[in-house]
Amino acid sequence: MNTLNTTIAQDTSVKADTDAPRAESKPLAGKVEEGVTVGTPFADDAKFKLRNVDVFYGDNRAIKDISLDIARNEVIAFIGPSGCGKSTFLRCLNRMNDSIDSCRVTGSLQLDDVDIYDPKRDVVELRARVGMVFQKPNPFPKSIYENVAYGPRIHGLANRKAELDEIVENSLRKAGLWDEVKDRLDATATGMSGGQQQRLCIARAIAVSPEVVLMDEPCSALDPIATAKVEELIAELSESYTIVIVTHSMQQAARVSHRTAYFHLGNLVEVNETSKVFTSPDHELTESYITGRFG
Ligand SMILES: Nc1ncnc2c1ncn2[C@@H]1O[C@H](COP(=O)(O)OP(=O)(O)OP(=O)(O)O)[C@@H](O)[C@H]1O
Repeated sequence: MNTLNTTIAQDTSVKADTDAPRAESKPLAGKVEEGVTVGTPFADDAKFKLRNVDVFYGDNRAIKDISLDIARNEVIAFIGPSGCGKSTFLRCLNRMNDSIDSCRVTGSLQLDDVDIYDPKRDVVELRARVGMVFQKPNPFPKSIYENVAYGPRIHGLANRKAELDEIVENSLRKAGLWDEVKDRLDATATGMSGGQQQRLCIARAIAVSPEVVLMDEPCSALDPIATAKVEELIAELSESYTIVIVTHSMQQAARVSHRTAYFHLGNLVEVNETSKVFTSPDHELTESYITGRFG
């Protein structure tokens, strides 16, 4: 999606050429101040409006006064060193943290201007609108068909078998899997390859017609070919869905996202157009991370 010409570290353990010239010579922000994010954290057409969000696990403050908009139909990547809070923040978007007893979320989190954390909110409905794909493919130990049909069935999206069949086929097609599995829909999903399982999990997420898909390191368990297929899929899905992806791969963030958000020790340090983050970031810490000086 983005053609980049800076030196991005090949992976976070490999040091890159940090002497590469910067595209701009403007001084970089250097300090990290809680609640202060450089770049463009806000958007005109916000799907999510997140303001002054803190997340605690017991006494540990894992997210520190973060404010961010996520625009409709954008792909935004969350990057940053291990433990900086990417997954914690992602999981706030569909209340996946609710199941962790010690976890407490404060601040204002809105989806289409409605409070995500309103105690009266139906969390099952929220998670149908804001689907999730996890790091490790986690298909149910059932058939390929049943994996995709389960959600639409429990949400009452199909009245007849023919309607359900259509949803299953369309979801598998959108996930780029139909041709590979159409002749073995009754086969057990756990017998598929890892990459196929992950695309099945994506088909399962989109079968309930979500508006947003959250992806937490969706390719970390996949080989490069399966990763390329999932990345192609993200580009296709971005035409219809808002996608938030946590990734440790800067190349992946550069390939698939429109904006990139850089997290550091629970702070949201910088958000910018992805091409800018990887060519001329506004913050020193972002630059250090993308050039592989730490991470
Ligand atoms: N279930 C949990 N219980 C207690 N603390 C947690 C829990 N999950 C995360 N944390 C803590 O919250 C902080 C942020 O963790 P989180 O997993 O969100 O970071 P991350 O940036 O996604 O890391 P990684 O890239 O390693 O997955 C860390 O200090 C972590 O130890």
